[in-house]
Amino acid sequence: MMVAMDGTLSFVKGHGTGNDFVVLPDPDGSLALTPGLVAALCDRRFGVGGDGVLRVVRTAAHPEVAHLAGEAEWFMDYWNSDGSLAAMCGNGTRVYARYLVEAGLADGPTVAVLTRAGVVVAEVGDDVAVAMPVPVVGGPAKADVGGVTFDGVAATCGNPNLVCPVPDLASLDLAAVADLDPAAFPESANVEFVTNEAPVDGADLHVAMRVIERGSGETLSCGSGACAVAAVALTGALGTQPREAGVVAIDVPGGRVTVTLTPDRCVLTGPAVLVASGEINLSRLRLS
Ligand SMILES: N[C@@H](CCC[C@H](N)C(=O)O)C(=O)O
Repeated sequence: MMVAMDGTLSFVKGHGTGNDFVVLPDPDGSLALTPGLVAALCDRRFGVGGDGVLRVVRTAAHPEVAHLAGEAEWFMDYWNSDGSLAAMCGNGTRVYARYLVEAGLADGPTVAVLTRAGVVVAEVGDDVAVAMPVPVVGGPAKADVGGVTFDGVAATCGNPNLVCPVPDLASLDLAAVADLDPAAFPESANVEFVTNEAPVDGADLHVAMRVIERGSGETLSCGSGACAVAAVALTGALGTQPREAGVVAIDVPGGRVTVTLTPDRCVLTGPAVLVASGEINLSRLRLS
């Protein structure tokens, strides 16, 4: 039982390049998590604050995925900060794997994590690298952000993304929600804005990105979005030579991640850090 008799709930706070999460250890699936509770926990002024919630639950203990218990012991029950569910969170899987190892729930360094987009396998070391779904690059599409239209290329990485090459990131106003064509994105999408950058050692391409995440607004990093960006960048969409495979260094506002992409493998690597732990007094959260 993760809610103690005194009405407190244990949590850990972690981030991957500033994409931050409230981690809720709930191995036996006893916590009644709701969209309202998630939004209250993620509230940066009245709650703990985060871009999303990672509930750490045994696959066998979660009715949605119990039939997949043979595939991975642990299920990452991921929620965006607005209380919506998402299939994939790349930085979330890296933080989740770090948590499993630090909490002694997995031996490491290799950790399998079930997500709503399937099982991913993480390698937990100084950084955490995770083999993500291989992105699938789609066709052209547009996003409207605060009255400005951006042209981009659709790409899925367990979740939908629109990758928009832009001349400059600093001048973008990303406070607004991205308005997308529902015919192209029936479940909406994360929208990445990307520029080509000067070469760096160890990478075939170096780009920078900002992102408006579906369900969370602008965040400091998005791992699945970074994989989508890498896949689109390697097609030559940023004016570079197209490549079938490559290492892409991606600067995000919260640091740098690296995506190593071949036609059948996509590995996202970067820091994943647990910064705090404590008890939440549930009765003091601002539930709407
Ligand atoms: N920050 C995540 C993506 C989280 C889910 C996304 N907002 C969605 O709704 O698809 C990442 O690191 O991949």
